[in-house]
Amino acid sequence: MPKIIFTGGGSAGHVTVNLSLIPCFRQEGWSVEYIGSENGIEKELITALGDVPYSGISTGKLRRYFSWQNLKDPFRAGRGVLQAYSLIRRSKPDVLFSKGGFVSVPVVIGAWLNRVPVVIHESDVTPGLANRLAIPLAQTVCTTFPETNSHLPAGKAHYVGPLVRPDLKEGKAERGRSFCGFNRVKPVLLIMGGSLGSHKINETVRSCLPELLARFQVVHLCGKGQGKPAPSAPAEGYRPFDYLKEELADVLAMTDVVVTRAGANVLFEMRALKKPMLLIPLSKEQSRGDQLLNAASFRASGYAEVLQEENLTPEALVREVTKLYENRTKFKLRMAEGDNGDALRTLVAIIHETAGVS
Ligand SMILES: CC(=O)N[C@H]1[C@@H](OP(=O)(O)OP(=O)(O)OC[C@H]2O[C@@H](n3ccc(=O)[nH]c3=O)[C@H](O)[C@@H]2O)O[C@H](CO)[C@@H](O)[C@@H]1O
Repeated sequence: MPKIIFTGGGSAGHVTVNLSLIPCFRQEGWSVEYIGSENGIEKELITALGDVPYSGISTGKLRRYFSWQNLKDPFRAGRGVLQAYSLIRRSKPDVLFSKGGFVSVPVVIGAWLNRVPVVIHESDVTPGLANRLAIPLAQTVCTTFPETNSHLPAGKAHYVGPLVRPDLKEGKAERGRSFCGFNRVKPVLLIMGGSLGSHKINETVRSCLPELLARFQVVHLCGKGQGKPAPSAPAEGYRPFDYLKEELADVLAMTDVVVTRAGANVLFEMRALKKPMLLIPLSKEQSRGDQLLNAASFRASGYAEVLQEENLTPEALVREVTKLYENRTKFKLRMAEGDNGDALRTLVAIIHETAGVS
């Protein structure tokens, strides 16, 4: 039986593609294992599948700011390499699939030391730091935006296009409404601060809630541990959550417009579902700037409007969301055009090819 190990984590964006691929390999009779961090979001998402053996390894974090923790991280990452090396040596997989995030670097090194071929997936316009470190050790790098290939070594890069979680297309608006207790009359606004949440977006939303609720029913995904209800009694037509799992598909089915960070997975999911988006990308100070590029690309294609975080005020949010709703048809028509294909089959074929398993 052929075997594949998946890795990737740190945020949901580094697990989503794996969650789509795992069932394909299981259906084809492959043995599937996962190596992630000891406590990251990937552990929760993968163990929830119930039937995928999960091994947690020690990881460092690629911080962009000073912290005393940074001094310990090389030791943690070194320990992670040794753990990944021995896990992979014992497991003898045919291929490693890496979705990036800080946990993936020791795992890719462990695979390379064991001479296991590596396929990397990059969701953003430019490769993240973890993937940049890992790419020299990989056979194949699969990309989501065509322009990414110019940042990668020729011969290794394959443009496969956006991969969208199949379960998101199965949602039912009626179920979403009964889950949230919403009516059919008022439009629905979904606000997502990225899989880990955004304090600034959450606070801005809370401070203009009455204005938003005058026009919309609002679902607010606040991020782990940040879903506290509005200060007074929960407002009618407002449903805050930390994070939604299987209910997200039904909530999206009833959603009219979306305010979101510009993480690559969410962008392509909203495009596939034709949801007009107002993007608030993470700024350069808070990240490596990948979301600014993702957002610019989507704005240029006519799929989204962008509100930069430095211009995010309660007034600007209400104004831009109202404008987005009024122009929703224009955005939906643009999203209905062009290549909206799903890369799942292409990606599976590339992994087979790299593994040498037909
Ligand atoms: C802070 C950070 O480093 N962000 C990066 C991270 O974003 P982040 O982890 O936020 O990832 P994305 O926005 O790409 O994907 C989030 C995933 O979580 C799902 N979801 C979200 C909320 C929820 O309640 N339920 C749920 O299921 C979404 O449907 C999506 O599939 O990875 C992306 C892909 O590499 C990058 O573009 C982002 O810059």
